[in-house]
Amino acid sequence: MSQPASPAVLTVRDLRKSFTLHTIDGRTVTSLHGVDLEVGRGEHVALAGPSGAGKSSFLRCVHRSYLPDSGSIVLHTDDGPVELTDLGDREMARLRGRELGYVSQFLAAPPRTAPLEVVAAAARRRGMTGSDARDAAAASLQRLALDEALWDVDCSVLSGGERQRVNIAAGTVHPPRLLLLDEPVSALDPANRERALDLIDSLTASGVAVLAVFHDLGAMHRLATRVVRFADGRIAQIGTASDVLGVAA
Ligand SMILES: Nc1ncnc2c1ncn2[C@@H]1O[C@H](COP(=O)(O)OP(=O)(O)OP(=O)(O)O)[C@@H](O)[C@H]1O
Repeated sequence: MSQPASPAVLTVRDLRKSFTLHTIDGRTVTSLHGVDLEVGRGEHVALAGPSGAGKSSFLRCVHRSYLPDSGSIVLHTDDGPVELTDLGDREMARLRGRELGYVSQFLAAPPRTAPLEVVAAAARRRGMTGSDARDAAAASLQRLALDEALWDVDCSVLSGGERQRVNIAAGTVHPPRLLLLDEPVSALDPANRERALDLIDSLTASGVAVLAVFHDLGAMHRLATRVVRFADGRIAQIGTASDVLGVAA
């Protein structure tokens, strides 16, 4: 259970990350103390553990929004393995657009951009063109039940739950090889949460590798093929959802 059963999409070795707090006498906080993890094709690996355990730091290092101190992060692409820690910023941005979906709790849309355009732009970064990208974006927003009347309004007028659905649509349109999820459904009502979890589940079934943080135990029980429990910046346990989280209520 500590290794994926399918070919690796992501291999992380001895990942270390610390922060220097310049405003507090240069104190150092270490969030990852040498983490090893492999995620396979069609696997949904859920990261569990208490607040401050290092889950988001791990996701952000894989996305390279945090630069790790040391260690190796390899994405296995069709063109062979790519060491993400060695990539220049431009190559990383290109690879991120094509191969990595990242959905956080918050939508980061450029000013005066509409939902359909945000999602179509994500589809274009993944290689779709013209009307195909727009059609895929429309299908994604429809699947997440975002009211069509909102597709061309400025994202800044959307509610928290509407923004999260745009974010999920952008992260999953023309699905990437690896999908990183950091609390993606925290603002959704039950019906929309179900739709989003169904979508994520269907992506795993189609071969997308998913690495996710959900504080919601129900989502982990439903979606995770493996659960990795972090504690104090280290992996403390790896197993099925029932092994690691206990039996679902
Ligand atoms: N940008 C940052 N600057 C300084 N310290 C940080 C930063 N990001 C994370 N940390 C610290 O690293 C440690 C791990 O944080 P991280 O956000 O990875 O935990 P987490 O398990 O995702 O927690 P939560 O469940 O509350 O989101 C914490 O002590 C946190 O304060």
